[in-house]
Amino acid sequence: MARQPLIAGNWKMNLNHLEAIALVQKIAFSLPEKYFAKVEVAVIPPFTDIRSVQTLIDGDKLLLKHGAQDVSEHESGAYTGEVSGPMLAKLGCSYVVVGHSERREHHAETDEVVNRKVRAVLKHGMSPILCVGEPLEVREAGGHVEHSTTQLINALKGLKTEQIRQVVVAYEPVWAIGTGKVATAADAQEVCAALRTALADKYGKEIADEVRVLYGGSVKSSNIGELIGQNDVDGALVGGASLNGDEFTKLSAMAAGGPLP
Ligand SMILES: O=C[C@H](O)COP(=O)(O)O
Repeated sequence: MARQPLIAGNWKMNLNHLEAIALVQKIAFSLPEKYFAKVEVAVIPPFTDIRSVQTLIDGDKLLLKHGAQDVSEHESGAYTGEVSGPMLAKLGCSYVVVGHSERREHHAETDEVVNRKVRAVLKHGMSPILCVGEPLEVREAGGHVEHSTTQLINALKGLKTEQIRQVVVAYEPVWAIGTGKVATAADAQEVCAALRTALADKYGKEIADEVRVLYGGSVKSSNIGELIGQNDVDGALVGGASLNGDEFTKLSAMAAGGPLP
């Protein structure tokens, strides 16, 4: 079965709810509906924007999907500041980013925490966008494939084979995030293919062939074409370029095979 490309815009800690509405309107206005048959496009705003984005998408029956940038590993209770899986599911989230390198770095998230968050997302019928990827020193030492596949397998521990189908994997080399240093298409393909092979070894080829593997790290309209042209790259997790409506629209259209709107 052909995998539908996914372009997910991770806004990180940018845009208040009014700015979020303006950006979603801009994307919806600029990207003709026919593109959505070829590419799935999702916005991943901060928690405070999700209700506004959901209302707009549902109210105007937009074909855009939306998601969240993180989730608590807990269901409810005395966890000040946390947001749970049931809360995100109630807000119509399709996707939840889990294990982003910024959370691993600034919030000390281990593979074990990431694993519990992946389970929390799946339990409530959403898809995790599970981020893996190596820092610069690991890449320079040639350990990037092993590092990324180990993070992947650790994060999926204990899941049922059927649940793996719902997972989206994002390969994000840390050295390429927000730096303008995009991995070459061949670099991205090498690791994305290795991640798929690791899934096939553990869960079988049929499952591995269904799982979408994205690339993330300085993706723009100028490089998405080459990246998505790789056999095992099924889309992108886009940071900075997702904050610009024109650029994100262009990038999404290119992932759909164009022509540009
Ligand atoms: O989640 C998105 C990634 O961290 C990539 O961010 P970037 O496109 O700004 O490099």
